[in-house]
Amino acid sequence: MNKTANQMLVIFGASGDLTARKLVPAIFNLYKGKHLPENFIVLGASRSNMSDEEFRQKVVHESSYLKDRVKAGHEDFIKAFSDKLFYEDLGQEYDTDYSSISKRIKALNEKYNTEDNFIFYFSTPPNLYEVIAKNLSDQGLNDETKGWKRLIVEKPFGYSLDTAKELNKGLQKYFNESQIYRIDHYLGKETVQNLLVTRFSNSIFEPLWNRNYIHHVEITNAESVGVEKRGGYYDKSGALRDMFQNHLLQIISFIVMEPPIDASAEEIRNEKVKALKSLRIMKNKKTLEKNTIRGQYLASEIDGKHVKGYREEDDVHPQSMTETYAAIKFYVDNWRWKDVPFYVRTAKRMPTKVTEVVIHFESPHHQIFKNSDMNNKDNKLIIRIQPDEGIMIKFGVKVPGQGFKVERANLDFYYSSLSEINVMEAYERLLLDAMQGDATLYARADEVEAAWSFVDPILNYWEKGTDVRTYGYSAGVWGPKNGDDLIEGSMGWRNPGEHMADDPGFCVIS
Ligand SMILES: NC(=O)C1=CN([C@@H]2O[C@H](COP(=O)(O)OP(=O)(O)OC[C@H]3O[C@@H](n4cnc5c(N)ncnc54)[C@H](OP(=O)(O)O)[C@@H]3O)[C@@H](O)[C@H]2O)C=CC1
Ligand SMILES: O=C1O[C@H](COP(=O)(O)O)[C@@H](O)[C@H](O)[C@H]1O
Repeated sequence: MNKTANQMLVIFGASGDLTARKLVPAIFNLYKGKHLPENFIVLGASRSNMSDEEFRQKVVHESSYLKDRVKAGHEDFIKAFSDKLFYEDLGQEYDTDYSSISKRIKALNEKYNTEDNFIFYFSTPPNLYEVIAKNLSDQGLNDETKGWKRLIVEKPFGYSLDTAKELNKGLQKYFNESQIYRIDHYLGKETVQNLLVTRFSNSIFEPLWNRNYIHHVEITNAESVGVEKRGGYYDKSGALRDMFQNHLLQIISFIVMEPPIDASAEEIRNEKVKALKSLRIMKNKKTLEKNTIRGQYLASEIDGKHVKGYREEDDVHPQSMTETYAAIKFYVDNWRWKDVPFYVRTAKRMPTKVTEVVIHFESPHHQIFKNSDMNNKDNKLIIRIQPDEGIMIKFGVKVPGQGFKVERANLDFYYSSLSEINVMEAYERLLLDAMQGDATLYARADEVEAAWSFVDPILNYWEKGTDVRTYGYSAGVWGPKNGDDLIEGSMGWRNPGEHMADDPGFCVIS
C-alpha cells in the first residue's frame, strides 16, 4: 500500500451540500479505517460566517451518516474526528484577497505539522475555479519547493468544449497539469475499476473483445429519483452534460480502450484519450436525428402517489426543453470496433436505479440446434455497476431430456460474496488516491476535451436545432418509445431489474 504523507485538505465551498453529504463522511471513513496520516487536518472555507466549532456541528448535523453514528453511541469517536476540522470565513474577499486564509493555512501547517503538503478541493460553483486557483497562486500556495500542492476540481468541468478548454487553460496558468485532479466519482466505483481488471487480467475475455465476436454494446444508467432539490442546476445542464459527458464516457472509454502497456496513470489515461478520440463524431443533422433521442419525465402516479413532472419541479422553467432522458447510438472508428453499434441511455425517473453494461456477443455462425429457445444474441456479458454489483455471463445449456433443447443459464459473481472486504465508497477511494498522489482515476485535461468533442455537436443540435423534439415519458417507465426504437429489430434494451439476475428479456414499453 502507498504511504500517505502528512497533509492538510482545504475545501473551498465547505458550507455547501457536497461537503456535508459526501466529502466529510468520506474523510470520516478514511479516519475510521485508519487510512489518514498521523498529521492530517481539514480546513473548510466559504463566505458563510462560522467558527470552527459551528462548522463541526454543521457538518455532523447535515450528514445523516455521521448523525446516525452519534445516535449509535459513537459520540467520542466523532468528536475526536471533528477536532481535525477547522473553518475559515472568506468574507466578501472570497474572490480577490486570500491573504487571511493563507495566514491561517500557514499557522495550521506549523501547529499540526502537515509538512507543507496541501490539497485544495474546489467544491464551489465552477465559475470560481479559476479565480480560486489565481488567488492561491498569488499567495504562493502553488509552489512545490517545500511540500506538494494539489487541486481537486469538482464537476462540471466546463459546459461545452470551448468552456472546458478555457477552464483547462485557466487552471494551467497557475498549476501544472500534474497538480490538477479532475474528479469523476464513477471512476471511484469498484465495479467501474473492475472493468479494467475483467478485460486485462483474464485471457478469456480479451480475445473476444472486438468486432469479430461482439454484436453490440448496451449501457443503461437509470435513476428512479427526479431532479430533487437541484432543479436550478439541472435545468441548465440536462442528462447529457450531467451524466453522459463525464461518467458514462468514462465507462465507455474503459470498454473501448486498447490494453495499456502498464497500469500507470499516464499509460491508462493515454489509452482512454485514444479511445475517446475514436468515437465517431456525429456531424450532420440526419445522423443526429436518427441516433440521438431526448426525453423529459411527465407527472405520473407511482405506487398510488402523485409524482411531479419535470416542468413542475422547483427552479425548472415551465416550458423547459431540458432532457431528463438521453439515448445515443454511436460507432467507434477504429480497427477493433468498426461497425459495432453502442447504445447508451441515461435518465431520471426510471422504474429503478441501475447502471449496467451489457456486451452482446454474436450468435454462432452456424446454428445446429434449430429448435433452441435461445435467441440469436443470447450470449451476453453483464457488468453490473450498481446496485447488486457483479458480473454475469449468459449462455446456453442443454435442457435434460430427449433432443437438444437449449435454455439460458447464468454464471455469476457478486461483490457481496466478498463480505469480509470493506468496499470503499467512491469519494473515499478517490480522496485517498489524491492524498497519495495517484491520478489514475482522475480525468486528464485532454481526456475531458476529447469527451466534450463528442458531446458538443449533439448538444448544439439539441439546443439550437429548430425541429428537435423532446419526447415525454411518464415518470416510472423506461423512457419514451422513440428511445426504445433506437435499438433496431427485435433486440431491445435489457430493462434490468433491481437484481442482476432479473432478466425481463426484451423490451416492453409501458
Ligand atoms: N452536491 C452534489 O451532489 C454534487 C455537487 N457537485 C459539484 O460540487 C460543487 C459544489 O456543489 P454543492 O455543494 O452542491 O453546491 P452548494 O451550492 O451547496 O455549495 C456551494 C458552496 O460554494 C460556496 N460559494 C463560494 N462562493 C460562492 C459564490 N460566489 N456563489 C455561491 N456559492 C459560493 C458556498 O458557500 P457560501 O455561500 O458560504 O460562500 C457553498 O459552500 C459544484 O461545482 C457542483 O457542481 C458535483 C457532483 C455532485
Ligand atoms: O454526478 C451525478 O451523479 C448522480 C448519480 O450518481 P450515482 O453514484 O448515485 O449513480 C446523479 O444523480 C446526479 O444528477 C449527477 O450530477
